[in-house]
Amino acid sequence: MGIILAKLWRKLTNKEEVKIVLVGLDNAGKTTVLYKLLLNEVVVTTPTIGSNVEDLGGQDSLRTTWKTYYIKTKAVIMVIDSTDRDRLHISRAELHTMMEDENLKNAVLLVFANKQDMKGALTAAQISEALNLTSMRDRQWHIQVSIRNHQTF
Ligand SMILES: Nc1nc2c(ncn2[C@@H]2O[C@H](COP(=O)(O)OP(=O)(O)OP(=O)(O)O)[C@@H](O)[C@H]2O)c(=O)[nH]1
Ligand SMILES: [Mg+2]
Repeated sequence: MGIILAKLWRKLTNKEEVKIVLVGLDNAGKTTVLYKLLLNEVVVTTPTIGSNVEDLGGQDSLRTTWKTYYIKTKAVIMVIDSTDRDRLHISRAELHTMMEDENLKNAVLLVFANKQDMKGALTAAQISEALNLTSMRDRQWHIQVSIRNHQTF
C-alpha cells in the first residue's frame, strides 16, 4: 500500500503537496488503512513529498459531508470491504455520485479492495464489475486488492 501510494504521489505531484481523500462505507477499513499508510509515510514519504490525507467517516449520516472535502483533491481512495456484498450497490452509487462533483473532475481514483484475508472476499474483477468502474471512461482509475495477511488481524 505504501509503495503504491508513494508511486502514485510521485506520479501525480512531482513532489508538490497533494490532497487525497479516503472514503468508503462504515466498517470498510479506512481508519485501519490510514494508520498503515501514515506509518509508511513517516518512514518513506514525508521527507520528499508533502501530503494531506483525510479519512472521512463512512456512516450513512456522515456521507453527505464528504463533498465539503473535495476542493483541491487530486486523488480519491475508496476503501471497500470485499466481503460486504450486500452493500456494494451503495458504494457504487456513492462513488459515481461523488465522482460527478466538479471539484473531482480531474482526480484519479484508487479503489482499495480491503479485507482480502477474509473468507468469501470478492476478487478485484468482481468488485470492479459491481462498482461499474469501466463506465468511468475519462477517469484514471485503478483497483488494488489488500495484501495484508491473516495474522495481522
Ligand atoms: N480481517 C480484516 N479486518 C479488517 C481489515 N481492515 C479493517 N478491518 C477491520 O474492520 C473493522 C472496521 O475498520 P475501520 O478501519 O474502523 O473502518 P472505517 O472504514 O474507518 O469505519 P468508519 O470509521 O465507521 O467509517 C475493524 O474491526 C478493523 O479491524 C482487513 O483487511 N482484514
Ligand atoms: Mg474510521
